Amino acid sequence: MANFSPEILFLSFTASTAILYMINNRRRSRPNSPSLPSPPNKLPIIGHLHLFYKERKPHKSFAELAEKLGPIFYVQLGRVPAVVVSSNELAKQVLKTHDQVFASRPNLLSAKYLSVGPAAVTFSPYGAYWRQARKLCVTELLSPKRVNSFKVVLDEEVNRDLIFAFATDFFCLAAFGVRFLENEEKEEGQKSRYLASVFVEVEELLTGFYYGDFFSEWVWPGWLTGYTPRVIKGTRNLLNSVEEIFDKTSKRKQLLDTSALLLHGNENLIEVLRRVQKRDDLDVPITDDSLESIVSDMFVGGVDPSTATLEWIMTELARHPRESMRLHPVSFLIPRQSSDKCTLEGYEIPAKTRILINNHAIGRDPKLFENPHDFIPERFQQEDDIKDFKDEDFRFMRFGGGRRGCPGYDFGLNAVQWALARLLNHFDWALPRGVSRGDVDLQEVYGFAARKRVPLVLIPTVNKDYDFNP
Ligand code: HEM
Repeated sequence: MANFSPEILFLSFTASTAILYMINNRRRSRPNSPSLPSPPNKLPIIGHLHLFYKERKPHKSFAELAEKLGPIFYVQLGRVPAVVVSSNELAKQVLKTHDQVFASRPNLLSAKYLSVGPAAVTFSPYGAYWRQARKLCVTELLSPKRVNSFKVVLDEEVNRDLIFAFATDFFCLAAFGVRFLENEEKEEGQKSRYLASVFVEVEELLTGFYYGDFFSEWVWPGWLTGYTPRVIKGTRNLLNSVEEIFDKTSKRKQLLDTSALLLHGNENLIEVLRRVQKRDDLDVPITDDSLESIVSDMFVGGVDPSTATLEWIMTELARHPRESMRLHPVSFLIPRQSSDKCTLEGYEIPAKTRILINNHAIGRDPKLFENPHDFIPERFQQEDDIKDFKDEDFRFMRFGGGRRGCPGYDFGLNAVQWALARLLNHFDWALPRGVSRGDVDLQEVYGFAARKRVPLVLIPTVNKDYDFNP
């Protein structure tokens, strides 16, 4: 018998019982706009899910649909009404003109489990709690002053050949003042491999493209398809790693002789949060649980996209010089949710509609980028706003945009640039014997931070001209 996944069985089950539910289907969630384009073949209960689910590359399926339906269309994803926008003008309307209305995130089951207490920043609904947590990130944790102090740490981190281990270690040292993978050589990379697998799992679960998330008001689909147990296990593994960081940082004070602490003697991220927690002018108190949630948010939000970006850059370098962040944005579909009704391009979008900005399609739009797949670095020489990361036209949204745009872009860019400089300076890189440039796989796994489907394998040789002990 063919080997059907629980999700496919669930799809068949829901489709075959659809007629019963059709009677109850009051189309209450469809935007009240009769002319909003929408693909045909909408089924009861699952809506358009069957069009996107098999391939699990919604950004590509949506890009194909946009060619037929135009830059704004409606899809019903299970119980979730969603509007996909695929042009920079519409992205600007969502992220700038109506930024406040679209400032919430979809309510994901995975995000609920990921947060120890209230959701931290990334998945928090727009409101007083998010405002305070975000302000904390911007002013205390990721301020330019702090980012500059990380450069000292970055100078220390050399001679590591695993991209993930390198970036994770750097991030933990910079943010928490401790090395997460300090015994990595002794343990032969076991821990970084384990952590990478935890991240890959959590990333996948946070995409919002699983059954549990399309029927979140019903508990049983999540359990029936195995999604909820997967979320619980994945987030438990992640939170165990976060606990480990807490343990290590509490011992940090006893490690006063480590060079990291001497060089980076100021407060680490957890110490900053503990200090702020005691302030009496906070709009919303920071409980121990919310503090832990913010730390895990910074851990996932920081390590994940930085390592994914680094791996894509190394991949494109291994093939031949190419652009990376435009062609491989970590967020293919920037997710938002409307808190009120609003009009986009003449169409009325009701409150509680999921908005997906197709960053993948916009970054490859030939109307915005001539020969979008070609490596033409000169294109950026003429484009001051893109070069300066202002991107007033919303064409190049590698850090998202608007009030929910990435608060860690400075940190992230610095981390990636410095890590890349070291990796390229200290080592010469080659493809494994028998593998040619054209063989390097470019497929991605759709995730919270889109990673390569097949991990990159390169052979480093120490650059003899580099003086490790100047
Ligand atoms: C190269 C590295 C990075 C990339 C490409 C990246 C990309 C992104 C993107 C695309 C978003 C969604 C923005 C939106 O919805 O408009 C985001 C959000 C976020 N990022 Fe980053 N990021 C990076 C590094 C970091 C770092 C280092 C941190 C923190 C240490 C961080 C923390 C966050 C947080 C907290 C959010 C959620 C903001 C909110 O919802 O208010 N990111 N990032």
